Amino acid sequence: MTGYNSKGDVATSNGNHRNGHSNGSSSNGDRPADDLAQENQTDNGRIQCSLTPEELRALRVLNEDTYPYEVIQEIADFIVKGAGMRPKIGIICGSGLGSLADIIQDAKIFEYEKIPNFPVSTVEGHAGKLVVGHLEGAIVMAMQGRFHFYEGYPLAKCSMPVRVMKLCGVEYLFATNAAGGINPKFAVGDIMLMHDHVNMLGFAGNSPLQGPNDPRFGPRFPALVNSYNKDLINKALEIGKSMGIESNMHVGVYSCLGGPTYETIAELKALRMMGVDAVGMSTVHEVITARHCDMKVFAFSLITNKCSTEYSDKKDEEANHDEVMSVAKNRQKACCELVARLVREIHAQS
Ligand SMILES: O=P(O)(O)O[C@H]1O[C@H](CO)[C@@H](O)[C@H]1O
Ligand SMILES: Nc1nc2[nH]cnc2c(=O)[nH]1
Repeated sequence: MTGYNSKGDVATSNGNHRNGHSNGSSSNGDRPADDLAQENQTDNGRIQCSLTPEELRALRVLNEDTYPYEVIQEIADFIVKGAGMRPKIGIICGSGLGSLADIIQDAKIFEYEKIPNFPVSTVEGHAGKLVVGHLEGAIVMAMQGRFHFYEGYPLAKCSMPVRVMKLCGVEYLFATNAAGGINPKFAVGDIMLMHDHVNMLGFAGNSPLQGPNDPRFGPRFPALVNSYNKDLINKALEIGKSMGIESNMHVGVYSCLGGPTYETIAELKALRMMGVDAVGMSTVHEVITARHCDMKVFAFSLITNKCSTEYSDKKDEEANHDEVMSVAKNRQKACCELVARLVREIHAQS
């Protein structure tokens, strides 16, 4: 296998946020949840809202999409103090890839519910745990469960944990995901190393960096060319070769859509025309946030399903989350080995 160059051809589980608004605004404005709950109880014909005070409170927490530097610092301090160690590499586990965190040794585990000001995971295959410990000699922190836009969280909230990682001391972000393979050369179970992305949510005017910029994190207008670290891509390709999986490894372009629907055939055709190789509903906003605060990024997609651009009546050609999870489970060993060996290389160099 040849090296890679920049031309690269190669709501909550208890149902709290069921009415979540993705843009952080709500018709309820900034009024206290208790007022709203009271109004909820009055039957004056103006508001037909069946949420309990607890649900309303959770809804307000969900909609608080600004995380000031100081709040993120508090979360980071809580983790570093609780773990008794300062991680250098952050890992985000994709759907069904939670086992990437299971290989961490001497692990200190934080449930998201117990981390102050942290969102909660609501998607199957995302356990909702932060794991800090040792991997191949390095101190790492892994998110066993990420946050997606379709869960109702604003993008800034989805990628807030990346800033927590930064303030914990993390220099490298490894973002992993399950994705549909649009490139016809990709097979189910293949791994695509991301060398670029098409930010469809960005095209639609959404960014995790929307709102006032805090220069302590990074600049107002960050550049995104060379977001995906070429040295790490080349190292991963070498590791893939030594694992004997080079024919199942590709380098390509990922696109994040808002979800939670999978794509129509027309959308897939459009994405293919745009040069997209794999499609999912995550990762891009995390990468943007990581690059904004100058982290080195490595990201890969596990291809869990093929996205055919031909119309067909066959049910088994439709994407579904059970299949995504089951393919991820079958390929977890290879994904864990790739991650562990890349961590070892980074650690050996430092
Ligand atoms: O991107 P991750 O979190 O791996 O999950 C992918 O799999 C889910 C759909 O099956 C979506 O959440 C999509 O983004
Ligand atoms: N958007 C999208 N996300 C996925 N995650 C896993 N497979 C897919 C897919 O086909 N489309």
